[in-house]
Amino acid sequence: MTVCEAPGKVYLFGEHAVVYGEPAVPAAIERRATVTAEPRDDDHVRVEAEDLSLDGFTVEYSGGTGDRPDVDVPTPLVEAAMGYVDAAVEQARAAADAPEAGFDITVESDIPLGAGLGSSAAVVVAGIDAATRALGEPLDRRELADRAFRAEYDVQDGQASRADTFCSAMGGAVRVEGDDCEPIDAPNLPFVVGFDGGAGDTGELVAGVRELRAEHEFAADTVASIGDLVRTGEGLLAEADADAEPEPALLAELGELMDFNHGLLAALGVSARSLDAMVWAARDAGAHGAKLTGAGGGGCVVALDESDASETALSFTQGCEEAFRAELATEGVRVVEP
Ligand SMILES: Nc1ncnc2c1ncn2[C@@H]1O[C@H](COP(=O)(O)OP(=O)(O)OP(=O)(O)O)[C@@H](O)[C@H]1O
Ligand SMILES: C[C@@](O)(CCO)CC(=O)[O-]
Ligand SMILES: [Mg+2]
Repeated sequence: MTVCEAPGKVYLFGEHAVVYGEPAVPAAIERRATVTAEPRDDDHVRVEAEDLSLDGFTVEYSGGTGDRPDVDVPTPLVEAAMGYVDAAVEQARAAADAPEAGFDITVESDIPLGAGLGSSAAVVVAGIDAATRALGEPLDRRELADRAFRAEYDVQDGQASRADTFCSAMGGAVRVEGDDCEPIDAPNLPFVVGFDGGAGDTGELVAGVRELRAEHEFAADTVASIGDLVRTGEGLLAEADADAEPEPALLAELGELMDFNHGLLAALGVSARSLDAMVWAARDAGAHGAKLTGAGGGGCVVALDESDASETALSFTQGCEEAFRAELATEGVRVVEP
């Protein structure tokens, strides 16, 4: 039995625009998905995913095309739920050159689903790592990140960047621009997350931005402006002392860019009333800045605040179900049991 766990992430800035080749800076946070993989004697895959919104279910299937789990749930729901685990198993089989490998897989996660904290990337990264290790064919981190990207890319119909999966595999803060992925040195930023209890549909939201961008030059300019502010932000991070506590001036400047980034994302139609309310609650409480994180539509906001004020204000904000401090996960995917 092999157990691996991988972190979720918040976007300091750059989501959505990263899909069109602009740079983005996500940072891994200490909320993890844990995947257990046990090879089987046959080619079946049995998945136990208690945290899925379908009230938790256990299914067994042999994988491959056309085959679906024998459960009393509509097929699109099952596909939506199983897509990422399925894709991770396919990538692990391909990487280990074991197309018929079967597994018993268990997924546990403390990352809310579909809420912008990269639960899909964490499940895929931990899943491929656990399954390839279980087959005796461990991958190095970069190859794992690449395989995980391909899994997300397939499930999201070709609309995925490398950002979430690379960040989850490597940990810390990273910079992603197209195929160019690098860890970056960043000070330990005081992230506070507000979660509205809901979720957004990543595929649908990405498709919406794609359409707007194709239709209107000003929408394309908005995406390009996000790229500009990310370049400004990464310049600030590059000048900062990564080993010291972040200077108040740095937090103020990063916060201003986060506020701007939220405004541009809202212009692109991916915010929501609940996300805007949480962003304003954090700002009113004195956060340096606040924005939605991830695909949007519902889910989480991230604020920058070294005091407790934003977390407290968020926890009293109508529509905010949970507020918590998100510690930077300096370590990416890791083995819990080899
Ligand atoms: N605990 C889990 N068990 C099984 N599958 C999971 C689990 N957590 C996430 N997933 C898979 O990931 C999907 C959610 O991924 P999606 O990309 O929509 O949101 P996200 O990754 O949480 O947010 P974002 O991509 O905006 O950061 C779920 O529908 C499910 O397929
Ligand atoms: C919206 C998006 O930019 C981030 C989702 O966490 C999609 C992607 O990068 O694949
Ligand atoms: Mg995702």
